[in-house]
Amino acid sequence: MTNICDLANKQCKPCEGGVPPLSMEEANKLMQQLEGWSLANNKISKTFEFKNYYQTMAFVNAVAWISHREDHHPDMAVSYNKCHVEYMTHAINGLSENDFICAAKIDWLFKI
Ligand SMILES: C[C@H](O)[C@H](O)[C@H]1CNC2=NC(N)=NC(=O)C2=N1
Repeated sequence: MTNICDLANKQCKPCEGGVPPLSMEEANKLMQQLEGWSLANNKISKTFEFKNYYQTMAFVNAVAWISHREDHHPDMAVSYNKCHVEYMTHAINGLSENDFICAAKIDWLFKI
């Protein structure tokens, strides 16, 4: 049986293009391992909610730390108590497993 930990325990592989993006079928299969994410326009996204700005920014900084470690970076839109996170793999203008690995890692982060 697969669960969120399978993805969250993987590491991103460097991607500089030259490989095809995931097919819709592959992407939909990986979506089953995530909770609360949406897939649209070749991106996966989720809005995280917090009690206040301090907690929002702590999350943003922790996401930045994971992004640096994994060398894979989301777009984030930050407001007082919300952070909207979008992942896509720019190098291939589509989705790769890296997007799902990072999404699973930050879901884990949100729960701790
Ligand atoms: C070599 C390394 O994997 C690339 O430069 C990374 C850096 N971070 C990245 N982040 C995202 N979201 N997409 C990319 O294609 C990407 N490329």
